[in-house]
Amino acid sequence: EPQQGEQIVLSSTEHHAPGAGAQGFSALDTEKIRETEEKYVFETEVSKIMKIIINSLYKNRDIFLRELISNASDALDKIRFMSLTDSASMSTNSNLNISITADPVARTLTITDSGVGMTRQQLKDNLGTIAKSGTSEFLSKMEESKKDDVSLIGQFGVGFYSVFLVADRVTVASKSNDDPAQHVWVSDAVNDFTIAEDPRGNTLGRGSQITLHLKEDAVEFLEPSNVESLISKYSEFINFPIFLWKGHNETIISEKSETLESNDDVEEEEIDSEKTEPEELTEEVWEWSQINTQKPIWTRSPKDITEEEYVEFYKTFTKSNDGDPIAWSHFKGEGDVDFRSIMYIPPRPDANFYQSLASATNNVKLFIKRVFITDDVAGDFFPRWLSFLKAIVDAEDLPLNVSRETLQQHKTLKMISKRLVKKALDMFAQLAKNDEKKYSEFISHYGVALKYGAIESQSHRKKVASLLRFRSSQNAQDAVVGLDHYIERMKPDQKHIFYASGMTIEEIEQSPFLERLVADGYEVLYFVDPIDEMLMQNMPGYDGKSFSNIAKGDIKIGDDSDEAKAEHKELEETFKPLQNWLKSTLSEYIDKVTISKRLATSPMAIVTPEFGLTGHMEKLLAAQGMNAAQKEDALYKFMASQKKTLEVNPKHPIIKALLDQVESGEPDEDITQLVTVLYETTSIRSGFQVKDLRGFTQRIEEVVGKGVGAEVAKAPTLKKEEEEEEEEEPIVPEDLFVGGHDEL
Ligand SMILES: Nc1ncnc2c1ncn2[C@@H]1O[C@H](COP(=O)(O)OP(=O)(O)OP(=O)(O)O)[C@@H](O)[C@H]1O
Repeated sequence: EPQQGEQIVLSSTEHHAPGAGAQGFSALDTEKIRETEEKYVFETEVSKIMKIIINSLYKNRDIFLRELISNASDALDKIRFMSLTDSASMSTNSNLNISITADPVARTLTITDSGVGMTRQQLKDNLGTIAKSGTSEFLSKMEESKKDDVSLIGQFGVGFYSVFLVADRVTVASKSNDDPAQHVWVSDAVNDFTIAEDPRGNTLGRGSQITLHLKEDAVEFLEPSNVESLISKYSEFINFPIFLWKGHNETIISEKSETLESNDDVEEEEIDSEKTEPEELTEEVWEWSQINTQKPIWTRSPKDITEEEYVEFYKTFTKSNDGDPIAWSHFKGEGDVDFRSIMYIPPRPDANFYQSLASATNNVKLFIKRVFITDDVAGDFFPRWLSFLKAIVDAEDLPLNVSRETLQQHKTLKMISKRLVKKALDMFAQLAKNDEKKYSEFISHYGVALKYGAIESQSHRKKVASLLRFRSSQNAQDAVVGLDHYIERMKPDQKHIFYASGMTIEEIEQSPFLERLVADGYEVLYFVDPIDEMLMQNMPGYDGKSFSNIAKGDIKIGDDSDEAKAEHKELEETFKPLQNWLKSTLSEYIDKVTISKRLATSPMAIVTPEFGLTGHMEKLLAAQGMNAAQKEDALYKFMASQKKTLEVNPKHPIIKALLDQVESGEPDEDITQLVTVLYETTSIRSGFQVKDLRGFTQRIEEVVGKGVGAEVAKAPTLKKEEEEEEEEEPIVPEDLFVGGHDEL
């Protein structure tokens, strides 16, 4: 009977598979387990996962090995970390490795590690009774994708259960330093499992041994060459030796051949292969052979590492399977701090990245002198807007016995963090310079994160701002216009960076404010991310140029010669009577009527004063769902109370005709009603929401009624504020709020 101790014999010529396997338990052992075992029921969601797993198609089922090796490696990392502060903890088994062996007779595959192991309680909690946070997430993902692709399982922290893709019974023997006895966990999947004290005693010293009783159709995993290629495929970057028990053929020169060799006279015959053949013997030699032999990738020189290796490493360390990273940066920090790092831009942000920007994510794996320390320092490494990056950091200057708590305060860590941020920005800039296509992919996923960066980061604002990309009147389809590029092609007389904001590109493109500017050849940036307004409040300018919202205030464009000024003044004079009449008719909504310089084809537009809320901002605030306190906020009240300016286009036939009407006496009620409708449609086109939707509809119906010669009830005239008094309670009616905008 092979004994467990053999797992650390690294070379052996025995022909049987060492390690427990099914042979590890004699009939008597099995009997004893049955007598003493305690039965537990799997947590409901764990059961559901197992049902999915055992019923899933066989696509990708070989990932079970990756999951087991990854768990083993995590367990080894844990004990190595513990031994930094408690060297005695290693004495229960001083070899840190993973070994894998198959037993074709018993049809078992066994994976053994000398990691931390599990106590009885941990076996119960970790392998079945306590659902992990990722459990339900994984379930809904499986339901949603309906693809039967279980390969994502590792990302959700439930990788262990993938063993049931290939096994119908699984045994886990485990020994922890914190439990005097070794225990055995056994399950046939789905409903329940048992735990008993291991009748064989403490065979492991420390660690875990997982034995898979393979399904009839999974015997391919008994073949060492198959297992070997899986290890190479999935676990090349595991930082502990992985040994596989495997055989190979060795040719042994027989006695007879030696006699031949010693005979000088038969030299010629020796060359003749036919004659030497019977003297050679082939023997099958079985031994432990180490499959992963590379040193950690980040310690190697970048020029010796292929793109494929970087990509594979990314997939291994992030446990992800959703595509290749967009870019990476592998570098060595030298000088005040010595460290090595590889940083990756993932193919897309984690599903909840934008929702949880405030909470740190485990995106940095910290090693100290090649020893894995923690993946829980994220917030200390990257500012939250950069926390979409995934990185490995291996520091030379930190003391190995540093505790996780004091680690966060460590000066070295802060210095490394500064370097990483700089390097990350360099990586983005490089990508922008060298690969337009990839950069626009990057922007499409992380553009919003960069905008947060430009808002939050004082020290890097300029650099981050230079990395932003926007859509514009010249490239409406893709966000490709950078601020430097914009400034380069500004018109000579242009002093500001113009922008227009809206919910969609279509909305912006229909904006009356755009007409003249675009017709005159000015480029206007299109802001469609809700965060853009916030960005503008935090970043008033770039490279000496200020931003100017084309829907706001007095816009400075075009001809400012004396001649043009005189001409404008004349227009103001001519249209004075109309301006006055409009101002008094629409006095509840506007407090100024001006002659427009920015309109080309529309008759009028509503402009927000410098400190007021644009239509777009009003919509954003409504969508965000302001609470009563926010509505009482002095700044909000101030902004919301700013009355708008109505700009009229003196070249438009409607405006000209209206002027004639006003000049030939006070316009009648019909005209007032029509102007009201015009004002309302203008406010829609200017990005505002119609406040009195019912009145508006009735007024339109009245107009149409007259047009087609039908009798329609008289519509109310534009509601005045006094009439709305009783509605004043909620300043913005609650039902206007449509869901939350996480980005704000
Ligand atoms: N070989 C092992 N040694 C010690 N503990 C283990 C071992 N395998 C699993 N565990 C424990 O069981 C838990 C559940 O494992 P499982 O693979 O389902 O999730 P996970 O390892 O936390 O996440 P992931 O699958 O993403 O690696 C682990 O967190 C760990 O505590």
